[in-house]
Amino acid sequence: MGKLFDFVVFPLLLPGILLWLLAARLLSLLAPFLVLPMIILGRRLSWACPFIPFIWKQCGWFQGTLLRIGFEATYTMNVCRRFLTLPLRRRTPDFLIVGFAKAGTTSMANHLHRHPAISGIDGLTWHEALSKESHFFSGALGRHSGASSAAIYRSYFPTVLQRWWVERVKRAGKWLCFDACPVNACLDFTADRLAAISPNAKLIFMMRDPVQGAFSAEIMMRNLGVPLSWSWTEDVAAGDTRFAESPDDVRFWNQVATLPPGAALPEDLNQRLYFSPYGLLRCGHYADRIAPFLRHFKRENMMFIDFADFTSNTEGVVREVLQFVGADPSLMPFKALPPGMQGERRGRQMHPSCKRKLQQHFAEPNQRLYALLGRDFGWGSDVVRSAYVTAGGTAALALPGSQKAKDEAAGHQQQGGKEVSIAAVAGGTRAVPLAAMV
Ligand SMILES: Nc1ncnc2c1ncn2[C@@H]1O[C@H](COP(=O)(O)OS(=O)(=O)O)[C@@H](OP(=O)(O)O)[C@H]1O
Repeated sequence: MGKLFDFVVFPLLLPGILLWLLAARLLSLLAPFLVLPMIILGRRLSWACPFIPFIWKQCGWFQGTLLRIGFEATYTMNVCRRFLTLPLRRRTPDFLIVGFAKAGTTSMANHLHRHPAISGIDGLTWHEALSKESHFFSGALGRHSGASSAAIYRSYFPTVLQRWWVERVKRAGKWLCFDACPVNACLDFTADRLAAISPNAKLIFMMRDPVQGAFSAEIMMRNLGVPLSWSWTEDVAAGDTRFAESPDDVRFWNQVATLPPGAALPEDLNQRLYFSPYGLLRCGHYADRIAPFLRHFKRENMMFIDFADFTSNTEGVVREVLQFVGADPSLMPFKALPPGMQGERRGRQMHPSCKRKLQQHFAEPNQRLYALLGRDFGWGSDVVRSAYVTAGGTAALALPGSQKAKDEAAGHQQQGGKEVSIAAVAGGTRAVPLAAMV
């Protein structure tokens, strides 16, 4: 915007804009009393985030009803106010944290929100997720809502008043807004739709060892009261359906990947995404999930962050992100924050056999990620696919492909050892009891 506009025209328009915003705020307060908007919007939000109804349930009818009314009333007011002021909302996000769930995206968003030039989703905040994640592409405004309309996406972000305030009053540099909805990267059609709306947006991918991510996702669902029919805490059984990829799954997700812009989202999209083990596992195939974005966005507009780097050097990584998105890092004094969305384990642990199976499952997709990004995240480095077991029941493990492994294999074979499928706990050679193997 030109200086003339900002210093002359905008101040002249300011009283009208303030009145408009005030009127919209007051009108939106009435929206929940109309009940119907609340029912329509509440149902749509629960469709996009199908775990929400379980949260009410586990709170009991009284507390659950209050919680539900509070959450849905806040959401309804936000949506109504956004639409009443849509012409004042000119911005789609400058950058997005598009993935991946359970990889520290909430913590990262909380740090970025502290920067004076950066805004998240606009509206009253009942829960931190309301200012972090739009769920626009996953259908929070309905699966027929045309989750590919730039105008509707703009409604989520603050108005021209915020831009003027940040740039001309606070003088905090260029105003930036962002969406941190980490399911976007798991929905392959998002890349195409987002590119049509914001082709120059910067994209941040936070990535965590997918084994840990999968367990964290289960813990979140269970703590929210979702009665999952499977668990990573259970032993691996023969013909284990948790790891099965059915032809129906493949057909469904292929269809999702090629969903034309504007097409309605499949009825069972979010159920499959959040509740099915296959939906979770495929989200952890990071290379495959990143590929559609690489087709639509420039590589230099994409940043990849390892969760381990983020947690061990939070300040450094946040500053790198600020630099990457074009915000001045010196304007944000760093403050340590509690981890966002931390999942209480309550004594639950991944079953060792299941953990090994998950490590094996992700070993190949991880290697493809390393090749794609030219960077070894080291997540599967402790996984070997086979070991030579002595008659005494111990296995000498070595990193696959090493000379040591070859020598040991030859030695064990000579002694009558046999090859078994196994994931080891560490690199190098270590004896592991046979009972601990899969
Ligand atoms: N600073 C720091 N240190 C250690 N761990 C951290 C940190 N920030 C986030 N976390 C962990 O990240 C997990 C939540 O990730 P997300 O915010 O992306 O979750 S969500 O997808 O938005 O639900 C969640 O992991 P689990 O506790 O294993 O479930 C958080 O504890």
